[in-house]
Amino acid sequence: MTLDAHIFVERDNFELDVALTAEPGEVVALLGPNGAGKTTALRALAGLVENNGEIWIDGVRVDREPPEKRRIGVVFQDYLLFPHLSALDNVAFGPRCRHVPRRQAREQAKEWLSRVGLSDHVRKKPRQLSGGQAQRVALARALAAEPKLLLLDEPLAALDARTRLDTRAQLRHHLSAFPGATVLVTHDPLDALMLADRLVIVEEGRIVQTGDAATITAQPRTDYVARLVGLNLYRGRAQGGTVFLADGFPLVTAAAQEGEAFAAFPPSAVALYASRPDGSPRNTWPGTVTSVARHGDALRVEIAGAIAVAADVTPAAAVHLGLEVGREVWASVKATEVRSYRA
Ligand SMILES: Nc1ncnc2c1ncn2[C@@H]1O[C@H](COP(=O)(O)OP(=O)(O)OP(=O)(O)O)[C@@H](O)[C@H]1O
Repeated sequence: MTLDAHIFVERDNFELDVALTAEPGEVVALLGPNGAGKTTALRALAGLVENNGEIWIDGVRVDREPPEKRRIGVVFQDYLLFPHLSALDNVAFGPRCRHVPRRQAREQAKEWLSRVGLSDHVRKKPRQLSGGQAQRVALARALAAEPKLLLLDEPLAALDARTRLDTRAQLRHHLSAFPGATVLVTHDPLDALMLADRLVIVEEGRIVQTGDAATITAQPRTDYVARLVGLNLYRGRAQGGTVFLADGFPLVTAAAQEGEAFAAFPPSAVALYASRPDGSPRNTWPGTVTSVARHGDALRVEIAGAIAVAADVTPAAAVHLGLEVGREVWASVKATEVRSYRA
């Protein structure tokens, strides 16, 4: 139940080139902006898109096999349930494909529907089910085929916020009981953080970062990831306790570093002043407010200047400073708030 794949897909204006692995029981989330190639990667694994790479499952090369022979379970947004079949027959379809006799397949389907909490709905047709229930039938159908690899494409995207919360928790439970490898695609960082053991960030057809949630949120390596986890991120050359950004701007950091490095700090670490602040803060620069937007209980202020930065301030502070687009301010960040790590 180990996946080892090189996915290489070429299109007119797009090239996807990623290496993906997943261990037995591991849940890997592909996360990335629109058009990054996440769905294409999943479809290539499933055999629905031509792949010029190689896909190995448990040491066996499967990319020359037709999709139904790959022992891959899929829950795709558009991979709908059969509308004319009951929930039971939809789920029994999986074992039937493996030539399990009809009666036994239906027994297994019943068991799977009970595991996903749908014992009372076995006779219903898909149109009689809610979105969350249909999603669970689709999951039961995929798992009932006893796949080695499970692929989920935006498994929660079609659900409303409340159903999404419940279904996410249930899905997490089912995934942890699944002995095979799982690859899921999502836009939603929360889904990725809650469901996956490891995140693979894809941008423009390439993997830009991979790791567990803690590592990625602590040390983002691209602007997309930094925005995702809500950090200001810069890249430069470190000399001791200072990271010199591309234009020479010196950012004084908490710890010493040498060579190419990232420097990161949260918007909440940025203080704003109407005029140049006196005294201690080591990193201080002037800038112009380019946007002010609500962000939870705070206001997120974007500032252009020697370095572009996002700052979170309280509504009271915003009023006090008269923050509005075009306003000149001074930003400052204590060195102790600036983390640096190797690029
Ligand atoms: N059937 C297709 N034919 C041609 N190009 C396609 C096709 N499907 C997707 N693309 C293009 O391939 C690229 C990757 O698309 P893909 O759907 O894999 O991205 P994604 O990361 O899943 O994006 P999203 O999050 O928006 O679903 C995009 O540039 C897209 O426009």
